[in-house]
Amino acid sequence: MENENSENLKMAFAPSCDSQTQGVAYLREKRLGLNLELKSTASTSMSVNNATPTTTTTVFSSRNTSIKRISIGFTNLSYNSKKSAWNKESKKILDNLNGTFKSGELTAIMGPSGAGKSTLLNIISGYSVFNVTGDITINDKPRDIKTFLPQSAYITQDTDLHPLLSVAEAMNFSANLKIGPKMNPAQKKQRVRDILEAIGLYKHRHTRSGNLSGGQRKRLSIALELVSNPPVLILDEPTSGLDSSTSNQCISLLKKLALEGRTIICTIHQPSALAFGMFDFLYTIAEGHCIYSGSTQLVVPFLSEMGLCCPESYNPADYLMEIATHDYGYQNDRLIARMKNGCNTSYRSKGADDLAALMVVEKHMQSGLITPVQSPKLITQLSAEVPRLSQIKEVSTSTIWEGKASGTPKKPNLPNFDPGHLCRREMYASPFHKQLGILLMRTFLILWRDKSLTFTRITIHLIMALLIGFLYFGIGNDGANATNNFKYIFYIIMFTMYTAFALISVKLPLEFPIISREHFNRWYSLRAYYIALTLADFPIQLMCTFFIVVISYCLTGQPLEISRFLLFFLMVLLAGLVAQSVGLVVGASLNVTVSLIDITIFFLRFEFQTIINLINLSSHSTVQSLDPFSFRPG
Ligand SMILES: Nc1ncnc2c1ncn2[C@@H]1O[C@H](COP(=O)(O)OP(=O)(O)OP(=O)(O)O)[C@@H](O)[C@H]1O
Repeated sequence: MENENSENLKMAFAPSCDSQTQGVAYLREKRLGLNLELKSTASTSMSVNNATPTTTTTVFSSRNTSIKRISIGFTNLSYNSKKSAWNKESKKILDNLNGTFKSGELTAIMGPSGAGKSTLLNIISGYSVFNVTGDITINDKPRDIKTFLPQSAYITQDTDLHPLLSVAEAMNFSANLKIGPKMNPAQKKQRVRDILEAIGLYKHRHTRSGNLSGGQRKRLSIALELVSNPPVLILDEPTSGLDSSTSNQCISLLKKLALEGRTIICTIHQPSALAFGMFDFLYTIAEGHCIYSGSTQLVVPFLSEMGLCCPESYNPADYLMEIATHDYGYQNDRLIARMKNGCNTSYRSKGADDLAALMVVEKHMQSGLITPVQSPKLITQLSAEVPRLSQIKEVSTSTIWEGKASGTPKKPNLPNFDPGHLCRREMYASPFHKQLGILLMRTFLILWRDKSLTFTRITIHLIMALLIGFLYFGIGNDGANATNNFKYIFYIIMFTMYTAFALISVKLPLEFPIISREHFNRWYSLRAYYIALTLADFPIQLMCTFFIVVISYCLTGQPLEISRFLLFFLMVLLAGLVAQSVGLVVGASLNVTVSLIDITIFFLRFEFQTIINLINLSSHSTVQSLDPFSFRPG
């Protein structure tokens, strides 16, 4: 049996690789692929001997999907924030950081609050590009942001989702936008199903996002980005607000994704010892500097070397944070110097550590400490011919890479992944017209579900039509009321503009976190979003305009000529659409509070005049005499 296992391993490592780490990553990928053989009959053709080390069949979609290997490096990375436009004094938030986040590893970025973790993620993901100095590389070549962005997904701390869409609907919209025409609908459906099953949300697929628990929302926000199978996943505090069991589930999911060859980077606060052990690589920041960069397994030995002995009962992550926050005196300078601000790579995991980490995960899964989010267990359901992890460890990777295992090539040479042709993709997976169509459907669906807003909008227009109609009742054919006719038209236009403007400039800032996440992650262009939003709202705007114009036109006794009526209707409708566009600009540039204040000031004159007129509802002549803004020709 042992011979058989060695033989399996030899065969598994037969494809050439150029480093021990890659060999271990390959072993992990191989193992995951083997697990998939058990999960899906569709993948049974994948054999131990035929798999290639450059691509990996994924747990979510075992149907010929490959994951590209992307390692992200950064040297002398600094970030200065300007305090304000007036105050030119700047603050150094990151100071000459160095490091590499490798593919196939689950990386944790830790540090005290305000240390610069989110800032680092923003820079690495390409979200922040200004005031940044230093070099960022992708597979050792300078990062081209346009080619990098389609390969990565950035999941921010706020899990803003459309509350009215169900899990399945949100996933389908994401798949249609992010995958585009490369897959047919059946394949997309299958991929969505694979992901939802793997992430433990399949049985909640009909639940609306607004009704999901915090942990489920986090998982859904990850799943939404996974549909395009990005090789790089960057997450800002994926476990914040989750209980320890859900946090462990979330991290074990990320671990699985990393095992498939992805580069997973996340910031984390106070992980449990169990969760901490699942990370392959730890990058710790304090006051903008790197105080530790290396394997989670080597934190304690590193601290011991520095004369800081972690008590046995202590969680190393907590101990490191206490050191970073000076609980044991000011140690950061020593740690930074030892780590050479991230340049020191001697604490990076060796192959044996990787295997040890895998064994820890397997052990915890078997003992039930980690609940797999996917029903078939990751490690334990292996068939007889597949070597078990406990058997694999018997042949250490160093033995293999040093050529001590017979038949294993000594100087393996893995073809390097060239970022130049990795990402020669379009910025968006779907063409513009498809984006528009999908966004239109999504917006219609949301509007249909949120009927209260539409209903309120129509009701307000009806009430105003009646009020203005009765205020200027029957003045249409009265030559003495020319001024009041002018005012009537003015009020109708102003009211229509006001509602259109207010609605969009308040609604947009509320949706802004969702739009910016989706747009940044290359779901759609802003042009497509704007046109879809305007088109989806058009029928409602048309209906509101129709009601207010028809009712007030009849009540005020305007001439019943079709051309006059149509011209007036068109004028009001166009004024509403223009106001909507201005509202979009205001809403995109300001937050809800400022937008509301702006709207109020902008339309104050109109509101003031309306109140005066309503007080003097009984007499047209009195209205004119009280009105300080009234139009007096001649
Ligand atoms: N645009 C900015 N202008 C001024 N200061 C900024 C800016 N962005 C970040 N900072 C400051 O930089 C520091 C690091 O912020 P960052 O959000 O990266 O911290 P963090 O480590 O993620 O903290 P937390 O764990 O609390 O989220 C903080 O002191 C923050 O106030």
